[in-house]
Amino acid sequence: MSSTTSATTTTTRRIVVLISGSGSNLQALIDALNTPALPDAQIILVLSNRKAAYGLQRAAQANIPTAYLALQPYLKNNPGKTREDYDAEVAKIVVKEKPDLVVLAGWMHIMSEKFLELVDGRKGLKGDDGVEVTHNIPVINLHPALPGAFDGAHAIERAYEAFQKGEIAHSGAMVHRVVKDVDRGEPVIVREVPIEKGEPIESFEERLHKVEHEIIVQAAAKVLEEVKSVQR
Ligand SMILES: Nc1nc2c(c(=O)[nH]1)N[C@@H](CN(C=O)c1ccc(C(=O)N[C@@H](CCC(=O)O)C(=O)O)cc1)CN2
Ligand SMILES: NCC(=O)N[C@@H]1O[C@H](COP(=O)([O-])[O-])[C@@H](O)[C@H]1O
Repeated sequence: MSSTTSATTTTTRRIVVLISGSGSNLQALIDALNTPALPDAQIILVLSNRKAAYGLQRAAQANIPTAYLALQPYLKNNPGKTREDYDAEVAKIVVKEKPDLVVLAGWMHIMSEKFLELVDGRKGLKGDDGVEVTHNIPVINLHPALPGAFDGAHAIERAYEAFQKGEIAHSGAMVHRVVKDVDRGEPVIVREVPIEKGEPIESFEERLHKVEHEIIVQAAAKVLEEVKSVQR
């Protein structure tokens, strides 16, 4: 009786994570790798724009390659270069890893159109061999507020202050696709987070970060699944 074996091959998805700080959301991704929450995935590079970012230590402890490139040292070391050139350099570092997904996990640098063009396929990027290649890599960002509520930096503090003034009843967190306009990209995952009357900001922030650690994994898995289905 003939028997056939179906050879099932799973492609390990490659994730690049950009950070600037503690890296607790990076840690959530690391902890979820190859669990049912985030199957068949590996983080192939963690890039920080801050040398002292503890997230770099978290990556090293997980044997994940790291890189550091900050704007001001780049401009100082490359007279005449611009912020856009820096963003293009970041894009070059990222696409060299051939990721399936780029996650901004507390990356505190507003990316110019240049970065997005080079990473999401609107413009080609010349490799070391001089050959121009276009990439179509999704970029997602974790933001500690609801869509359109508190775009930009210091969102947690601004939301807490707005609650204190009676302007909002709750806040939240989201992961969204990255577009030029900061925090205006299509939401991937959105979760409301209540603020309790009289509670200190620290307890609201703790509750919010717990939600972030969940949605960043959910969003990465969701977008990677979309990548898989497109490639089928
Ligand atoms: N083009 C985009 N770039 C980035 C986005 C985005 O949606 N589109 N998201 C941000 C993350 N972010 C909020 O989620 C954010 C990060 C940083 C800033 C900001 O004001 N940065 C200043 C420097 C601040 C500092 O160094 O402390 C700056 O870049 O000049 C606003 C929002 C990531 N990038
Ligand atoms: N606007 C971007 C922004 O405010 N991002 C925020 O930076 C923190 C990073 O924490 P982590 O370094 O512990 O992952 C997170 O709270 C994330 O939402």
